[in-house]
Amino acid sequence: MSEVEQLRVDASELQQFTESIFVGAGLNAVHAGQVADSLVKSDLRGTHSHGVVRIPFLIDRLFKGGANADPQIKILREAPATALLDGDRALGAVTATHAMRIAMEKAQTAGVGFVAVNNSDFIGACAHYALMAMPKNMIGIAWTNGYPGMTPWGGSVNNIGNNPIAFAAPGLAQGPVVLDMALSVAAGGKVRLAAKNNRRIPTDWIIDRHGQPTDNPADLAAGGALLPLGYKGYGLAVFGEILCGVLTGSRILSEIPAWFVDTQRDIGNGHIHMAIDISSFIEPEAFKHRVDEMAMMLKNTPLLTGMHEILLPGERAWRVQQEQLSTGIRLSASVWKDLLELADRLNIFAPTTQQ
Ligand SMILES: NC(=O)c1ccc[n+]([C@@H]2O[C@H](COP(=O)([O-])OP(=O)(O)OC[C@H]3O[C@@H](n4cnc5c(N)ncnc54)[C@H](O)[C@@H]3O)[C@@H](O)[C@H]2O)c1
Ligand SMILES: O=C(O)C[C@H](O)C(=O)O
Repeated sequence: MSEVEQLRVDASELQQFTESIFVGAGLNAVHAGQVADSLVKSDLRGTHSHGVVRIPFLIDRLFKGGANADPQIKILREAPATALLDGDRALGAVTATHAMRIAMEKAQTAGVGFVAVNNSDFIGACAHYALMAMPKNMIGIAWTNGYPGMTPWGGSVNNIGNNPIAFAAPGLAQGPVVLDMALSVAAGGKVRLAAKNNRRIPTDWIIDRHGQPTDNPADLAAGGALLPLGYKGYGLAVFGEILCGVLTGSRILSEIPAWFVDTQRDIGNGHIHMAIDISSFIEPEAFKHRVDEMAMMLKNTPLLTGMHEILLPGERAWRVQQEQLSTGIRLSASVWKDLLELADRLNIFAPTTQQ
């Protein structure tokens, strides 16, 4: 999407601005900080489909009652290494941050923590929560089910979430190794962002409402469906429903409303968070050196013609993050325009941007 990202905003100013918007919508400062953190860090890592572009939808959900601005998140069941939380319809970044923290606390004593959440909401980019485990020398995992925008393998209409999963493990030279992926070929947010920026998409991303391949991103909202990442992506999405939906007592498949359309309804999806304490298995420094050794072995693979290097999952995002921390976060003019309108409505001062 780089050619349409025309503006740059300082990362910490964008964080403060985003926090103010959510405080303006009724969240307390801690929760507003958690939501802002998840959105701005996504932009910082280059995942613009799950960054501040989502603010207008989330604010709409708070104002129309789909999400709860003042949640009381409760532990429903608990054992030494596990917990089940009632998310009380909080914005997903609030419940997911809370759940990941409890998972890490449990991993500190039990070696592993597995925390599940029901009665929840859209959590955005899963990497954000998996990455919370890095400073603790733990491996982090986050997985959510969601709105069924994808067709099952062999289907012609949408009927299952693209249920993304993220794994993060600490390394040294190239930053943490982070696999954060939708189980569709591309996230729905990328299709919607392409539509917003008047761009075409590859023909293997979606089918239109007649089940035909298309490069027009507007066909998704007009009754189309995301394509699964093969039958294996579909199979993993089924396990996303089982672990994040069935196991947590949450809604599954078409019981989950389209959160960005039906903003007055609660989403009621679920998610799971895992933390694995590395020192329960191996010394953390030895682990990181071994991860680097593994990376080197992969990077030494002879390249296909036309390819420049072998990357580790999350490596490009790490480089983008280092760059954007100094140069500012790139945002498209259309996304920024929406935020300025919202800031105006809420009487919030917006940071200045650079070209
Ligand atoms: N909350 C939700 O309901 C929801 C649903 C779907 C997706 N999402 C989020 O959408 C975001 C985008 O998902 P996506 O599947 O479109 O991501 P993507 O296809 O851009 O990237 C998927 C993974 O592939 C890795 N990767 C990319 N190029 C690589 C290369 N050349 N070598 C090695 N690894 C490489 C990336 O580091 C990333 O970990 C994610 O943050 C995901 O969590 C959220
Ligand atoms: O946006 C959604 O509904 C789900 C997810 O964030 C996606 O991008 O596919």
